[in-house]
Amino acid sequence: MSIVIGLISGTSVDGIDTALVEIQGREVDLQVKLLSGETYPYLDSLRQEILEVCAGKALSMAELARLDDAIAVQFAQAAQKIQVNQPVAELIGSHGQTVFHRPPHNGTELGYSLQLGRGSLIADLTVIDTISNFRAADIDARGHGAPLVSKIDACLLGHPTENRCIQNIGGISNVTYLPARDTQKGTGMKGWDIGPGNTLLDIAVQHLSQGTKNYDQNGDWAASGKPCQALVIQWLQEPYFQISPPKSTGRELFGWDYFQQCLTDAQEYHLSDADLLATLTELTVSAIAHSYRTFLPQMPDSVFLCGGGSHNLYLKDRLQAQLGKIPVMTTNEVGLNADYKEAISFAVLAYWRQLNIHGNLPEVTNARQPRLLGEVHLAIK
Ligand SMILES: Nc1ncnc2c1ncn2[C@@H]1O[C@H](COP(=O)(O)OP(=O)(O)OP(=O)(O)O)[C@@H](O)[C@H]1O
Ligand SMILES: CC(=O)N[C@H]1[C@@H]2OC[C@@H](O2)[C@@H](O)[C@@H]1O[C@H](C)C(=O)O
Repeated sequence: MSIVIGLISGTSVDGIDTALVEIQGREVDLQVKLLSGETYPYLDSLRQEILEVCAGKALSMAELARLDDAIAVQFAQAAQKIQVNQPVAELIGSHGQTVFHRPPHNGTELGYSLQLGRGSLIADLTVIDTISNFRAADIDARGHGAPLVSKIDACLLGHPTENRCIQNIGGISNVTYLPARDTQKGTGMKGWDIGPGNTLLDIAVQHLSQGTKNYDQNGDWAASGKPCQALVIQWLQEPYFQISPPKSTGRELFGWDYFQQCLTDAQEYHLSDADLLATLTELTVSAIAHSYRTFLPQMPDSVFLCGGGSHNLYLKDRLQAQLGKIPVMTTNEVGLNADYKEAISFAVLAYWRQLNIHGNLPEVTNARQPRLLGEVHLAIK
């Protein structure tokens, strides 16, 4: 049994999701118990700087190093805070902050994915061995380096007789498809990035509220509008939605420029702000439903949501409406905290690294081989 901290700030750049986890077992017998979970928001100035860099702002090498360390300091503080009045952790798994992601191209060009918040500084500040940079080894093996949570989903949430989709709605939405274990004998698993999640909705809310709101709480604003189906049909033509998995994406595609194009396309329909938000929410759920219908061997028996988007009640209702009789729940209902699942996953990936267990699933990332994920940074004790 190990006590491990998992840390991640995702593509929404809203804060550092932090999980203190008790872990035991290996793969099919893996067990995790969340002892404590918190999201520690970034300082506003740091968040702004990260968003600007994600949007393409140029930095000198010295500025890049300073930003890398500023993020690592916040991650280290998150790791320290989560241990207050809790058991002491022996290991940290830190995803860091993605600031750039370029998928591999045509099987020839290696992918490139950059996460800031260097593990060496987290180890030094916390005096806890830290594993970071998890995506690199999968990319070395010609994979996308994402999504990485799928193997943890398979170990923790697979079911003997039910085909399940584990649907994350983070900044970007991604799915793990888990065919029933008994009938599929462990084959047929899939996972990929579907497309826009909260990033697109958050950008829209910030724009429409003139910066007074960061997100659409519970989806209330969108719920007061009506989706424009003609625009949704037009937007679903986006080439990324037609590409067969394995595939990955990020803010580079579904970020600020994409939103500007949506605004331009919407002009001729004279939508209210609420209608525009409802339409972007409809695109988010339609991309999910379209992806299931197009790329899964069969529709799932049930869908379990996780990530911040699982709190968006309007989005959840619209997804339920699009999926008809397939029940849409959250992973809370099967014992895995929907808010901290990604942070828990990076704790597990660090734990697996120590046990020499491969962390990637080649059928999901398209890597040529399973790999040990993560760079080990030993603390000076
Ligand atoms: N009550 C709520 N109602 C609506 N949306 C919410 C609510 N709570 C959180 N969110 C949304 O969830 C987002 C954060 O989600 P999450 O933490 O899963 O993102 P992330 O960690 O960046 O994800 P990923 O790594 O998967 O891209 C917020 O930016 C917000 O848009
Ligand atoms: C490059 C990158 O940071 N990708 C994230 C992003 O956020 C959601 C989706 O896109 C997923 O592919 C991935 O994160 C999760 C934690 C993963 O690797 O499974």
